[in-house]
Amino acid sequence: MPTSNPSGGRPSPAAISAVGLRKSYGDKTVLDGIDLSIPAGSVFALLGPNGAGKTTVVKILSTLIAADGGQVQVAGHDVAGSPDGVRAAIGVTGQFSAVDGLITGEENMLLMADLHHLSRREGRRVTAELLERFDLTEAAKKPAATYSGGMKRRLDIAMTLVGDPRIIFLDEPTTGLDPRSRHNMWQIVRELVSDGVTVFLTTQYLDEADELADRIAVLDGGRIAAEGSAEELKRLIPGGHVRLRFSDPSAYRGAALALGDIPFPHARPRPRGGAREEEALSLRIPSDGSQRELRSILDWLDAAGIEADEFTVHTPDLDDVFFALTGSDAPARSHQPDQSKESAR
Ligand SMILES: Nc1ncnc2c1ncn2[C@@H]1O[C@H](COP(=O)(O)OP(=O)(O)OP(=O)(O)O)[C@@H](O)[C@H]1O
Repeated sequence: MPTSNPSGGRPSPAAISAVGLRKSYGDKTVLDGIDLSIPAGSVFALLGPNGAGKTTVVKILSTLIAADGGQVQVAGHDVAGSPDGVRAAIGVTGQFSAVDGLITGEENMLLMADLHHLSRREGRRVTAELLERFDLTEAAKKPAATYSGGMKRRLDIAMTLVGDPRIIFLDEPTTGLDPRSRHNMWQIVRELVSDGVTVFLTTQYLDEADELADRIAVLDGGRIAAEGSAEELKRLIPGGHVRLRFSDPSAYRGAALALGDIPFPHARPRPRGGAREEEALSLRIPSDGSQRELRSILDWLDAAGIEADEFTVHTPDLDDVFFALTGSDAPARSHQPDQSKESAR
C-alpha cells in the first residue's frame, strides 16, 4: 500500500522535476532523456534492472555528478545553477553510505551535527533523539563497524536526518537486509513521509515499490519505460496466469507436451521463468482469471487427463510489469514473488 496520498486531490508542488535528463559515460548512453515530476510529500520508486542507471539518476539529483543535458530542479533549486541550495534541502543514503565504521554510532551522529553547524548542545539533543527513534541508543557507544547491516542502514538514515532534510534519496535501502529489518526500514519510510518528507527510492525489490511508493517509474534502456501507481502499472500488462505444479516429472512432461495443443489462442505456456519453472515442475497458462476462462481451462485439463498437484491463480503483480517492460531474461525478483499474490483454488 502506498505510504501517502500526497495531493489529497489537489496538485502538490513538485519536490523534484527533471526534463530531458541525459548522461553518458564515454560512448555509453546511460540516461537518454528522462522526465520526472515528483510531488512533495510522496514516495517515488525508480525501478530497473542492474545497470539501468538508477544510481546515476540519484547521483545527478543529489548533485554528486553533473548531467550532460536536461533541466533538473530539486526543492526549487536548479541542480547545476544552485547545487548548495539543493544540498541544504536533501539527504542521501544508500550504496555510498556515510557511516564511518571506526567511530561509534554516537560519534558518527555528532560529526554530522558538526557538519550541519549545530551547537554542541543542540547536536547532542538531536543525536540522542534520533538514536532513540532508530532504536540505536543501546549500541550508541559501540564502533559502527560492529553493527549489523540493518543497524548500519538505520544509523545512515539517522545521520541523514540530522540536517532535517525535506527530500531524502534512498538508494536500494533494503538490499541485503533480513525480512524483519526490511519491514523496519519500510516503517521508517512511512514515518518520514507522514512528517511531510519526500522520498525518492531506488529498489530492485518490486514488493518494496508496491508497498511504499505512490508512483513508480521503470527505467530501461536509458528511458522511463512506464510510470504510474502500482495499480496503473499492473493494468498495463497481461500478467495473469494459472500455474500448475507437479510432483511427478513424467506427469509434468506429459502436461507440457499437451499444453502445446491447448485450444485457447493466448493460453500457450509462456517462456517466462524457463529453467526455473522446469526445475520446479510447474507450468504457467496465461489467463485473465475470469470464472469463464478458469472453467474452460479446468475442463480442458480434465479432457486431456492432466492432473496437477497444485492449481493456483495468479493476478498480475509488479514482477509481471517488470518482465514485460524491461524485456530482461534475469530481472529483479521480489523476496516473496508469488506467495502473497497467488490464491489457491
Ligand atoms: N563512473 C562511471 N564510469 C563509467 N561507467 C559507469 C560509471 N558509473 C556507472 N557506470 C555505468 O553506467 C550504467 C548505470 O549504472 P548505475 O550504477 O547507475 O546503474 P543501477 O541501475 O544503479 O545499477 P544497480 O541496480 O546494479 O545498482 C552501468 O552500465 C554502469 O556500469
